Amino acid sequence: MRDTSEFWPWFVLSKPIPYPYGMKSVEDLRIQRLLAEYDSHEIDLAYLALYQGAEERHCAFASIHQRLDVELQWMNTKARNGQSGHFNADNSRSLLNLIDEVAELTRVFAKSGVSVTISSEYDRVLTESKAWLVDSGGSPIPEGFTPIVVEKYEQIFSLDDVSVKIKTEMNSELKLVGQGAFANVHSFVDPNYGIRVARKKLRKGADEREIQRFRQEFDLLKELSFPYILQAYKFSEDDNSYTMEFCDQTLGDYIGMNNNTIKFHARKRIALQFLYGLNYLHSKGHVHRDLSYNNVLVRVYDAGAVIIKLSDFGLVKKHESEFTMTETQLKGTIRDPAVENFQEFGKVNDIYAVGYVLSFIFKGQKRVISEPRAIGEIVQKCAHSDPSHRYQDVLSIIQDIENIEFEPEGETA
Ligand SMILES: Nc1ncnc2c1ncn2[C@@H]1O[C@H](COP(=O)(O)OP(=O)(O)OP(=O)(O)O)[C@@H](O)[C@H]1O
Repeated sequence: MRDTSEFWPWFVLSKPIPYPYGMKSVEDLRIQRLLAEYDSHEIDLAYLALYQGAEERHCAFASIHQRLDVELQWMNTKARNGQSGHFNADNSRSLLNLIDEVAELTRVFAKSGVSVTISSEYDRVLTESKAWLVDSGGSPIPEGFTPIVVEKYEQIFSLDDVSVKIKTEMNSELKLVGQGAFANVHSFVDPNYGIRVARKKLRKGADEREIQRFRQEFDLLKELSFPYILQAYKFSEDDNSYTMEFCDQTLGDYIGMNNNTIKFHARKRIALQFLYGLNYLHSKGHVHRDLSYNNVLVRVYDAGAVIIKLSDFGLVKKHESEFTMTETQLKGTIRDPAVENFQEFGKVNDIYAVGYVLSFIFKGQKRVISEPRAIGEIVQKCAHSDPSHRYQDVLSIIQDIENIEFEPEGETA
């Protein structure tokens, strides 16, 4: 091996550098093609050594770096110590081409999610020299432009990721976790992260309107961002399904299974989380229209900690919803007798169902409890047959629940 501390003359390497990855995407092929152009370049071993860690890309970076140094070193001799000078025609053209090469390399790498950074001194020189370089008859080096610090011993290019590639070709086993009127819900482990996610898929044979409603359900969930509202991830047009965060149980199952052991303060926290979620939904101008024990989901953590997630937004009425124009038929699990026309459903009608859900959370009862204590009064006010006697907004219920200090366990399921 030759002494690499010596700058000239070059040592020529012949090097078909292998491309080690199973590159597939258009972006990868583009990079591959661009890098292949550098395989035939004559590159000094000293420059190649600088970029050895950069896999198959090292020829491209080493070649550009080396040729830049030739031009910049020459520029230093043509305009010594900051004097103005004349940069020869060939060198001007060569430097202009190098500037284009750097720009092209940067663009192609960026498309593949990799950002190419050039050292600040080289960046300065290339950026500023574009202002005075001309491609015929030589260029005037302006006064004060030199001396340029020519870097022969350190990389001037570095790479950083600007995005990640997500593997999509792995299969994961589906487990059925729930069935609704329109859709089946499965869970699976996302192989990229090892995290269980849920997938809701519209049943086969759904008509255009149902598909549109399903899409609207996803769009709405996606638009909402709140700890007590189920988070949606991605819609697949191919099979009308979408992924979302996975919850361990419905509120119905959770309370049903643990009713004898859940303490009052844990019930109060669950109730408040449910109400915070609903209050957020209302604050966005939407009404849920299908609040029930099965449309409130529970994420269960260690030591009995739980987080409530409001779900099933299939019947949500958005402020500006087109669907409500023709929708008059009554739907939903817990039906407010005061609603005659589903189209006119408002916040106060959601509050009717809140009475039932709160009864269930505090007492495990799927009816409005009648006992006169604080919880009883709150749920009866929510589910009052006359909407004008109900709470008119969720915040007022939150306030009353927050004020209950302790209520001994009464009726249980
Ligand atoms: N993210 C989730 N994680 C775990 N289970 C879920 C999830 N989403 C839904 N489920 C389960 O699937 C069931 C049906 O889901 P969902 O209520 O969203 O479907 P639907 O067809 O819209 O139902 P509905 O008949 O109430 O309109 C739920 O009751 C619940 O048991």
